[in-house]
Amino acid sequence: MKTLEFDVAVIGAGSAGMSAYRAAKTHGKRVALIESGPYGTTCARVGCMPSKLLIAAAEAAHAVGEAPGFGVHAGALRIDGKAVMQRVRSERDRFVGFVVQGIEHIDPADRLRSHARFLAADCLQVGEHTQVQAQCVVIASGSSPQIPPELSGLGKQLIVSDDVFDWDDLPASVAVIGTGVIGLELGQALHRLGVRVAIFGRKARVAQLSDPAVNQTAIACLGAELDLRLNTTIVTARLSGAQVELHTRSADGDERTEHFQYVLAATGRTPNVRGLGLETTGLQLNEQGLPTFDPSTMQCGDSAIFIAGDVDNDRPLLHEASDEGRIAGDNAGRFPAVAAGLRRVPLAIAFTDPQIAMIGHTPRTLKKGCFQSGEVSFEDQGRSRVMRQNRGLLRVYGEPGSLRFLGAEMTGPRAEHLAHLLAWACQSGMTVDQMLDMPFYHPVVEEGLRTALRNLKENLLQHVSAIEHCADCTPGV
Ligand SMILES: Cc1cc2nc3c(=O)[nH]c(=O)nc-3n(C[C@H](O)[C@H](O)[C@H](O)COP(=O)(O)OP(=O)(O)OC[C@H]3O[C@@H](n4cnc5c(N)ncnc54)[C@H](O)[C@@H]3O)c2cc1C
Ligand SMILES: NC(=O)c1ccc[n+]([C@@H]2O[C@H](COP(=O)([O-])OP(=O)(O)OC[C@H]3O[C@@H](n4cnc5c(N)ncnc54)[C@H](O)[C@@H]3O)[C@@H](O)[C@H]2O)c1
Repeated sequence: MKTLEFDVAVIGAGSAGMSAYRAAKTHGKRVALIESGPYGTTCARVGCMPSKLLIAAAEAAHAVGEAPGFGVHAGALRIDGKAVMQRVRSERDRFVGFVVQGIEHIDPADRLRSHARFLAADCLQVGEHTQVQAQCVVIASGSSPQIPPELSGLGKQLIVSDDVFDWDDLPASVAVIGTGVIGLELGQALHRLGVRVAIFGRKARVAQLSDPAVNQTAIACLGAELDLRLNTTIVTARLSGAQVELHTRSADGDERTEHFQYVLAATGRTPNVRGLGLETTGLQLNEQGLPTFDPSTMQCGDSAIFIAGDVDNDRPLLHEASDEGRIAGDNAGRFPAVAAGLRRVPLAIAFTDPQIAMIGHTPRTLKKGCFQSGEVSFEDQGRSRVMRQNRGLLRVYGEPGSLRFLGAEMTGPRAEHLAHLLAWACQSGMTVDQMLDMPFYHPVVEEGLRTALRNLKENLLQHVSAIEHCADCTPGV
């Protein structure tokens, strides 16, 4: 057995782990970056980038279908599935290549290629033949798709999002299970690329929206295009030749048996803590086996162990993984002088059409009675109508008394850009008045935001005496 000594060991060379490695290195420390799988990160290999590449192809196909609405006729639509998947894979490989190049610039002595597990809080078994002693450890082991038991036994016809990006052609049909972001993004993209898609949700909620009105609007918009089966459970799923026979039951008792080429489990992701030996660390673990941690320092209890990225199950998004990795790595490098790092206002965007976004505090985190809302429907919004994208709803939330802007949920055109504006306003602590003092060009979708803010202001002023200040509504972490 070989024993190596480091100041900091980072488990996982994904976005969080690489960020942690770089931050710890700035303190002049000896840092190990341990990776058991292929280099390239989930984001570039099987996450953000290939999914957006598939969506880009789907948008191109959709634009052809929409063109006649403008009096423009492009002829019959033909989708070359092999060419679509070829571009997805080759552009994906290009993105992965840049990440791998970055890894190759790291000192080979710092890079260990094997599975890591704790033997004690300061000792890792790495593969069969190496032990790593480290004063501090950063856990950045990511997450994996979770498969519900009712879908087991489907062999190769059961797929997860990773599998989609290795296809060399588009399939005939896919049943998507789950109406979270992955199910909706991939389900809509495949549908637009000519695949027969049905999307099944146990509840009547999409993309984790918490505002009932925005959720209903998103369901109406997506349901107008997609075969969206909400409040539906999978009774049985079994192989039938090269197909899957899916037996489903809706809340009103409607039972259906259908056949699909693939079943895509988009039913959430589980933190990669199995086999990590966390029980040997003395850390306090929650019911999911995850260590409790401080999101401002990423420190687990008062230990020398830090956690970052999807594995902590807090905000499983790329920019959060990078931020958390940087904070964790910085604190591991400066340990024991641990300090709070910058956490940004929460921001999540689903790249569906219409897009869906959540910014800052939403009804999920706001106390009833502690906030007022304002809204705009995009149905009659000028620029949205010009573009034939006049679908959706934006709801903004503010604090009575202070008139502080707290957050928003929306589905609608250009949501990714509106969401950034709103997140920046929220993080700057702006009031609704200050936001309304900002320039609004004409004709732009942002004029819809102005309408929502004016509506919010009216509602806040009507309820000015209701509440002076609510401490629980502080935006940010
Ligand atoms: C289909 C899909 C689309 C997405 N789209 C977006 C998007 O548009 N925008 C966005 O913000 N986010 C998106 N995400 C989420 C984003 O990809 C993740 O939040 C981010 O990649 C997480 O980074 P990470 O470093 O925590 O994990 P990872 O990049 O998965 O890194 C973890 C690494 O740890 C390694 N590892 C695990 N266990 C061990 C061990 N015991 N020893 C050694 N190594 C180990 C793994 O092999 C892996 O390389 C998407 C995710 C998916 C799946
Ligand atoms: N655009 C983006 O930023 C983006 C894109 C893709 C993924 N992601 C990240 O990846 C994470 C994982 O995405 P996800 O969509 O897999 O997870 P999710 O948690 O967002 O959604 C999972 C869905 O599956 C449903 N579900 C769970 N078990 C089920 C079962 N047995 N039967 C039917 N439905 C079931 C849940 O009710 C939920 O609707 C997201 O939380 C997000 O942070 C982000």
